[in-house]
Amino acid sequence: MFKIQTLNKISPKGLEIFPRDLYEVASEFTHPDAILVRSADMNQMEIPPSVLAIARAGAGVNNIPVERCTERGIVVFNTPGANANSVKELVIAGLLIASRKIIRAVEWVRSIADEGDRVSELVEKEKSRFTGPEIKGKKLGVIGLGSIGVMVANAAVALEMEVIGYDPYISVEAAWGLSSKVQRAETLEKLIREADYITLHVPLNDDTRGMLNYEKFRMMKRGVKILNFARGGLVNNRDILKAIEEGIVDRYVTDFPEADLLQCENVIPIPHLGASTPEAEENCAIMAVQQLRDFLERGNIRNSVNFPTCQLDISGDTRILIANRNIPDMVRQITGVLGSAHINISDMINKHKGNIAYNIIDVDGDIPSEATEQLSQIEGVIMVRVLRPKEFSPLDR
Ligand SMILES: NC(=O)C1=CN([C@@H]2O[C@H](COP(=O)(O)OP(=O)(O)OC[C@H]3O[C@@H](n4cnc5c(N)ncnc54)[C@H](O)[C@@H]3O)[C@@H](O)[C@H]2O)C=CC1
Ligand SMILES: O=C(O)CCC(=O)C(=O)O
Repeated sequence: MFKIQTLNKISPKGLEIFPRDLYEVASEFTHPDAILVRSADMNQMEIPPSVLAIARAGAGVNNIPVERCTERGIVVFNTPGANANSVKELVIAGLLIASRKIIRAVEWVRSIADEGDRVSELVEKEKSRFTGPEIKGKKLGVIGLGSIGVMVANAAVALEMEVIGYDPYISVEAAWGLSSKVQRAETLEKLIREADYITLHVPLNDDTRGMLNYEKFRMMKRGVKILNFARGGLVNNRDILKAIEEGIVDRYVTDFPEADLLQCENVIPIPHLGASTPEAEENCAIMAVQQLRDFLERGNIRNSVNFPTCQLDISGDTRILIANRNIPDMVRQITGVLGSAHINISDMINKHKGNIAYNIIDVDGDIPSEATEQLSQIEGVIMVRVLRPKEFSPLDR
């Protein structure tokens, strides 16, 4: 039985894909084989030695100590694109609430509930206090053109905004999906100087942390509105509060509220709702569970953030999975151990990503435990696992 530990509530539509005769799923296990997580912060967590994989039902992996996992041969998965539409829709709402003072207006109307027959009269008298501009014809700057950024950019084009995008690492697939009406910013500074609205859709990492700081706010148009549905750490809170005070930033809509932002009226805090739709929760859970099953039962890897994509149709009786440092002479040493043990390789694949390499080796017959031990002893080998895939169910079950 595989033991799957869940650190957050995961949609039952995903969990029901685990066959009950092969998997136990619970929030507490001493020796889990894999962990399923949404936003729970695992950075300070002691990850048990039994863990083979961590699946993030979502996009951002800054809550997972990815480097530490790689060193231990733990495969970390995410679910690219599975919640992108959900975030896109909330960003569109963010654009509108940043413009039209909708939230303040609603709060004000609630505050006059005791005015009885005067409510309609007061509404007409006071509504001009809540006038706000249309978004049509304004310029939206989209920083990061991945799954979410492309959808946001295209939706804004459909709403007749001018759109400028910045992503020096844009993938070919994302570029194909982007409306030809989206202008390309060669530099972040160009986007920042021109945009009336700026929306962030990049991962949080050492390169992007604090990417919107006072130096950048000083370059922006007066009255710019900032939307952050990516991660709190991308914006320097102290600097944006200063920029609001100085009238540079008119509104900051953030899905990542922190205490220091909450006293400021021009900050619109949302409690991390970007991916909180039943559709996104199901999509992410289903994708995460399918990827985990394919890995645990077959050793195949897709959508990993730290391991290469590596998949092989089953051809032998036994499947050996090996993660090793991406250094010379590893394949010779690995196949040498199997050759010395008179084990015939029926098929194999070796792929690498950065410093890590991953091998799927199908062999005829069984592999003696001494040979497995010898494989583990090769310098540079990080993880060895042996599977008998025919014992498992078809993955579409
Ligand atoms: N509010 C919420 O609930 C959610 C938030 N997110 C956040 O949004 C982020 C983006 O999500 P996806 O679009 O699905 O990811 P993605 O991986 O498809 O796109 C990220 C894009 O950012 C680009 N990028 C990376 N570094 C950059 C830089 N320095 N400057 C400009 N572009 C850069 C990449 O080239 C890529 O195209 C996630 O990492 C996550 O932090 C994602 C889903 C839900
Ligand atoms: O699971 C969630 O609600 C958060 C989603 C998210 O932030 C992400 O996918 O990066």
